[in-house]
Amino acid sequence: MRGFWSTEHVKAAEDRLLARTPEGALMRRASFGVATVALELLGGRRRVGLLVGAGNNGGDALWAGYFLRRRGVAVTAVLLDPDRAHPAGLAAFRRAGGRVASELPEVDLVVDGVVGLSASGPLRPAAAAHVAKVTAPVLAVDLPSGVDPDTGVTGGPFVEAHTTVTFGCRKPVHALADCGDVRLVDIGLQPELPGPDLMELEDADVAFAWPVPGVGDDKYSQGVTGIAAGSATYPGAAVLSTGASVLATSGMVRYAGQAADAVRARWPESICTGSITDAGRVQAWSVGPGLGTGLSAENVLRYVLDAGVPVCADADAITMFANNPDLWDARDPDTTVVLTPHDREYARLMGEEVGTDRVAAAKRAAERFNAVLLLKGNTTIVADPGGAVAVNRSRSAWPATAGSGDVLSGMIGSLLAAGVYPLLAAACAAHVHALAGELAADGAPIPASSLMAAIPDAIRSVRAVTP
Ligand SMILES: NC(=O)C1=CN([C@@H]2O[C@H](COP(=O)(O)OP(=O)(O)OC[C@H]3O[C@@H](n4cnc5c(N)ncnc54)[C@H](OP(=O)(O)O)[C@@H]3O)[C@@H](O)[C@H]2O)[C@@H](O)CC1
Ligand SMILES: [K+]
Repeated sequence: MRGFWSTEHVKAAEDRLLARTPEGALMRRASFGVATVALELLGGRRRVGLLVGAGNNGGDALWAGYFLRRRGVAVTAVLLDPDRAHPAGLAAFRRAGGRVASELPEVDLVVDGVVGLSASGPLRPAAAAHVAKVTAPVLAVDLPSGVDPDTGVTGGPFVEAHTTVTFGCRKPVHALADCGDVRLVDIGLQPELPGPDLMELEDADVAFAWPVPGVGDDKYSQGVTGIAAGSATYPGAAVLSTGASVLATSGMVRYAGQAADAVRARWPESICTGSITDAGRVQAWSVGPGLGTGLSAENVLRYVLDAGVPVCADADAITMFANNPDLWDARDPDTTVVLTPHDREYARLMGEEVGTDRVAAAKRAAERFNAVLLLKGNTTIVADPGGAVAVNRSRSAWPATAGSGDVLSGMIGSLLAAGVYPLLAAACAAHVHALAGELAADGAPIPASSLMAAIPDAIRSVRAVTP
């Protein structure tokens, strides 16, 4: 699992670490890391430019320039605020033969030390003017300047980084925005940090959490998933959701709804009925895709919310909650619910737009509904009501296609039925969904049914990393 820490927590941890470290030692350690990566990117070329801001981020850049000079690299610095440039860094840089200029000359690599953790807003005009002229690859110090460290939001000009070198720990920007290749330099910060503000599952975490049958298991012991999706108008949603559920775990899948014939024809291993009340016992329900929002759909939703098992509610189920808050209020508060809106569904549900801070939006909704909230997007955010947040970055944009969400909700239902902790169920499903999308697409458009069909390959791929 990768952790990401907010600037508030990083700054507090850095203060504690600074108090027990010789002055300047942390910055030199950090900037030595920047210089090491710079040399690697230069690959024998020898011209570097520094964009140096008024704070310690600029200090890091100047010290990196100092180390690069000692390795014979020609380094030119542009000081954006000459009177406030880091004094010790600037002195060391000059001593080592670094040049200060008002414009960057032609270089092989630019080090972005404009602003780091104390950033606010987009690049200011003077910095933006220099950045606009850059043609060489950029190595960002700590984070690409102009991008918000906590939200990854860009509200104007910002640096597009080829690579980012960060220190001590990753920050939310590294999960929420494109920072290029992110490299982490250890400065001894970990012991000072609390638990992470965001987490990102890696293949090994997903493999560890994914249900694997034991020799004593049978179709019931692994969890029976109920799918309440699709309608006479939208049978495809039922076929996709059921299929994803069938492929995600080896527990049994029951389908209940108007698309029973279509589902039975495609998935003979599922148990299909036309009515929710005949479905039989399940350990979790996945409800919503293609269900419609009329009276019979509302009754289905009421039924699953009353079943005393975890529920993944998607698509039309979310719209029904938005249209008719009584439905939600009637829910047994002990029923675990995973809500999986995209931005428009979120707006309907919450009565407000997602806005730029997607993590904060997901947390607000999780808290308001006392539910796990999975906010779909290029980066999927999963928040639980306790404040834990997992992010999952998409691996390719091809899977953003019709039916893709139906597949996701079927998988989440399966994992809930298998007893996986709800936040983890949503985050693991998002991880495997993204991977399946990438495997299926392989550089070309794909229908959601191909994504669904790639679920076993994606599970095999994450499990391949476990010893
Ligand atoms: N603490 C430690 O242990 C370690 C810290 N380290 C390093 O310190 C960095 C944090 O440094 P920091 O706090 O000094 O501020 P920093 O981010 O350089 O900002 C400087 C000035 O930029 C300005 N500015 C703001 N927004 C702007 C914008 N959009 N566009 C342009 N300018 C903008 C703003 O100026 P002002 O508003 O004051 O005019 C602000 O004062 C951290 O990221 C890491 O690199 C490492 O060495 C490891 C050890
Ligand atoms: K920077």
